[in-house]
Amino acid sequence: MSIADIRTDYRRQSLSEQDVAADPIAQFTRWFEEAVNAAVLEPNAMCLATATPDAYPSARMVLLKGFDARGFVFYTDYRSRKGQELADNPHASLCFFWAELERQVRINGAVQRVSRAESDAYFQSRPLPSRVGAWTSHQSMVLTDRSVLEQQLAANETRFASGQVPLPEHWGGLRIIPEELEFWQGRESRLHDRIQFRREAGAWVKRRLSP
Ligand SMILES: Cc1cc2nc3c(=O)[nH]c(=O)nc-3n(C[C@H](O)[C@H](O)[C@H](O)COP(=O)(O)O)c2cc1C
Repeated sequence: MSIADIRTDYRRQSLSEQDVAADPIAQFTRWFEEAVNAAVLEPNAMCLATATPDAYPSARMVLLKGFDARGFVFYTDYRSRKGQELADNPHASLCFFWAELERQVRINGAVQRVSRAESDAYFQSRPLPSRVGAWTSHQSMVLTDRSVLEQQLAANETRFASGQVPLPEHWGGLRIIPEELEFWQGRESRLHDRIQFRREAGAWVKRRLSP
């Protein structure tokens, strides 16, 4: 079969202006719960797009670890490529695809570091190997060989044998403060439903976009 012949017709549901909540965070909460209940694989996996100040983009998957009216939080190594790009150009785009529900959510906004207290609370909730891993990997740096990583891991396992692992200076959360959110529901004949929220003069304005 040719790639060009792979296509799915979306017919499960629809999304009207009346269906969506007045507040996009309430709407995201509703859809996220539905994704969890539908046993979507890694429902909190999202594609994060960043860009350099001269607009060269890059994208990768990260895991959503919390959201509320303030925004959408993920954790990473601040020294990584994404961390550097967000330090230099603090704007990002997130994209979720929940295939089982034929839904996509896009979120754009400015990015801020979360507080150290918030990062520490999350870091300390992680399993020990993940906490040790955050000290072991200098994310996005070139490695000459995997054995270098394994040697650093062995050294850190000894160093943190007590199980007490402090939050590394270089590691923590980033929050995307939404300015624009779009809820996409696949429909038949590619005539999908798209409801977009934009923050305008401090209020959320809702509108339908053409598929
Ligand atoms: C499903 C999935 C979830 C991931 N979650 C994270 C995450 O929460 N934080 C993170 O730093 N990297 C995560 N990664 C790894 C990133 O995709 C990426 O490889 C890494 O962060 C380095 O990206 P960068 O060089 O652009 O900074 C995840 C990868 C996958 C496939």
